[in-house]
Amino acid sequence: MSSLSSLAEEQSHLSAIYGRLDELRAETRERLAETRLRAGGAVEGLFQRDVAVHRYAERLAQYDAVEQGLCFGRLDRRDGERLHIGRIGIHDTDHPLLVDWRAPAARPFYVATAITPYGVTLRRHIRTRDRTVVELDDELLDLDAATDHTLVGEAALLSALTANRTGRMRDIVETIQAEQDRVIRAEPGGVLVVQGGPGTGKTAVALHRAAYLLYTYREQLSARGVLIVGPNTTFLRYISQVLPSLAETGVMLATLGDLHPGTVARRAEPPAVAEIKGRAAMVDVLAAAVRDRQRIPAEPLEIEVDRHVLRLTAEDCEPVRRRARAADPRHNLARPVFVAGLLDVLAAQVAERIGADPFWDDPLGENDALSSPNVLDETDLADLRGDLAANASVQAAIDALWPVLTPLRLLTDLYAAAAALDSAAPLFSPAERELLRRAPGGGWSPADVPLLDEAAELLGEDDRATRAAQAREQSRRLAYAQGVLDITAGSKSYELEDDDEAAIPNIADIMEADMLAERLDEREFRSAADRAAADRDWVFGHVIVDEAQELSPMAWRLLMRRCPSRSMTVVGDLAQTGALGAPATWAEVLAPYVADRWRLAELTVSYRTPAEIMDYTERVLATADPAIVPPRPVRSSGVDPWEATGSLSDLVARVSDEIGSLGTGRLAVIVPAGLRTALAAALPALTTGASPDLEERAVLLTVAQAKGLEFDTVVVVDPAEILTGSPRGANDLYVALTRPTQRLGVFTLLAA
Ligand SMILES: Nc1ncnc2c1ncn2[C@@H]1O[C@H](COP(=O)(O)OP(=O)(O)OP(=O)(O)O)[C@@H](O)[C@H]1O
Repeated sequence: MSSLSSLAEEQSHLSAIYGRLDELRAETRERLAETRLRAGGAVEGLFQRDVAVHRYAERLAQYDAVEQGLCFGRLDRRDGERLHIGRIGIHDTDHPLLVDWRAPAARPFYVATAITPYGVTLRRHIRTRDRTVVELDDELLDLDAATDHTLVGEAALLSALTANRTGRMRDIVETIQAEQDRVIRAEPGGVLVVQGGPGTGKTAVALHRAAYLLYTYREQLSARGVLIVGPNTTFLRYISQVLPSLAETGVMLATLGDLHPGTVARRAEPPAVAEIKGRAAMVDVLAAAVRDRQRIPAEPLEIEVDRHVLRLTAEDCEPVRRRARAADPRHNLARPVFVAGLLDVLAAQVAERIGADPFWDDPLGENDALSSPNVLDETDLADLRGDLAANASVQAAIDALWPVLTPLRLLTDLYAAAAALDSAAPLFSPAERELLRRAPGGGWSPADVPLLDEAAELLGEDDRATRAAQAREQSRRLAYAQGVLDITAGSKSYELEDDDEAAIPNIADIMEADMLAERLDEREFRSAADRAAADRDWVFGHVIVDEAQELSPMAWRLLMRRCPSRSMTVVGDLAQTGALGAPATWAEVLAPYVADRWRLAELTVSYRTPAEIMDYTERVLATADPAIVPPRPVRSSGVDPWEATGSLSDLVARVSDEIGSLGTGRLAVIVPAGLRTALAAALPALTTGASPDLEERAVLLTVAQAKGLEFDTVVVVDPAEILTGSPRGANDLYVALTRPTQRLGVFTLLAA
């Protein structure tokens, strides 16, 4: 119970914090308006103005983002100091009003116990609504009051866990638990695997870790950005509010299908096809497909040039191809070597015809020793090669033997022809090769993306023209920057009177021309995340992979290329994978990239699912797969799951009863993939589709779509079909049964 005096005391402090937030907002808004109005005659002025405008606008957005629940805790220290903990740090003129939850000083709020109090005597959870304190929850951290409770801020936690769902994940910054805090604040170096059962907070922890890393290692990470990979767009939308509510924007959220810039991978395909595409053996298949495009003519290839026929034989081409392959393993980068070699061969044939010296070995001729078999010199030959290179028939012949390839073209051609697949994938069975076959067009699937990326590596890009253009652009920018510095050498600095940023000095004081040129390059002020999204070669500062158990070996190769530093957080649950060919252990996944140099953290408590549902799940799965051991639930709801069997109309009635008693919460009906269309017709009140809007009250999902999500009430249809419908049916059923936060119903449909 919160005493009135404590409430009043906290209210007064809270009002002071919000008062300061309002001041900061007003100051920032004013400066933003002022800066926007600044004419900035010289280019330097414009540049500085743009930088300042961007920074102020970003800060304003951050202040708005933390308006709700700004302050949520207090720590009283043994030394008499009192700290308030909140979403961001806020200072008064001389002392901190609010400490950022990520600061080291805030850590005891999440991990202090009576036994290890970290110098703290009292931890207070402060519940607020808008700007009013509504409830306090105190924990005395002294040994006399010690209980065996391991939960931190139990009342606040339980209230968060039983609140109705909204279709959007919320942050857990007010109630992070100690085992989660350890993961969130772990060092960023190396690969950290976070393994935990359903509802243990893996996704929540992954998102808070991103916010923590960006706060603590901002220098290193803001330039390169943090990538979070999730399983599908519905899931990304579900988690999309969490980081903005923590005032963090430097993170790129993406599915695997988004990671090949320029390619939209939304095509659906059967799991068996995706499984083949995900195999590590596809590396060899693609390499073979590339080599198959470096051809030698089986019969002499005739090329008509100026009404004369030139001939390319296998013997001519073989050494040229060998030299090109040795020059560069990447197809497009080796091509110039192949082209040059072929032009030599053809030029020699032309020279033979037009330049032969009829007298060179005439025994009666003079100066035989100085004569040569051909009267053409090196310059003539170079001209000849130039003419041949410009000739359309020669170009067509070169393209037939060694075409310029893009990843899209390579893959399209490979899938399109049975012969191409037979040759490139001899170790796959005919049935497997047939599964890969498809006609050109129709778009790309997520499983194609790692293959396109791999192909891009194998092909390389002959970017000499682009690089020359870039060099020209860079010198133009340098000249421009030098001009800026010359103009401003005499101009004086002006101050922005920003408390934490002092003044922006005269640009010439702090920058060389090349540095300024680089900055000007980023005039759009795109964040690292935005720039990364457009660049296939982008290397991230840290990569977080959620639902990592679903990724194929080919997908891992792609992600590792995006993160050569191997600063990664890998989050998942091997027991929840529905993917065919999924790994049995994390060691199996990671060994090719980091051997055994990775760390494991385990989350053991389920926050989502109440004890009644966990017990039911354990009983159902005990026979199907005894290896699955659900995590320990943190609470019970007093409501047992229900089971029913009946007709389609019985199911419709049951679902509408559940919707009726839902209140403001959310409901999902989870069905075997084969039943979705039929049930969508029978249950028109439910939202469904490839990427359904989870903010709707009731949705219809397949198990694959439900992965990572949660709802107040869940009705699972035809569990037996889910169990037997796929090789990993037990895992699928485990996922389905562990989605609810309150109520579970399990309905078996009788055949019509
Ligand atoms: N410390 C916490 N305080 C409040 N809520 C929490 C806490 N930890 C987890 N939760 C809540 O528990 C639910 C499950 O969390 P989350 O989705 O991150 O689990 P998960 O391990 O990723 O589950 P799954 O394996 O099923 O995807 C979410 O609603 C999350 O907000």
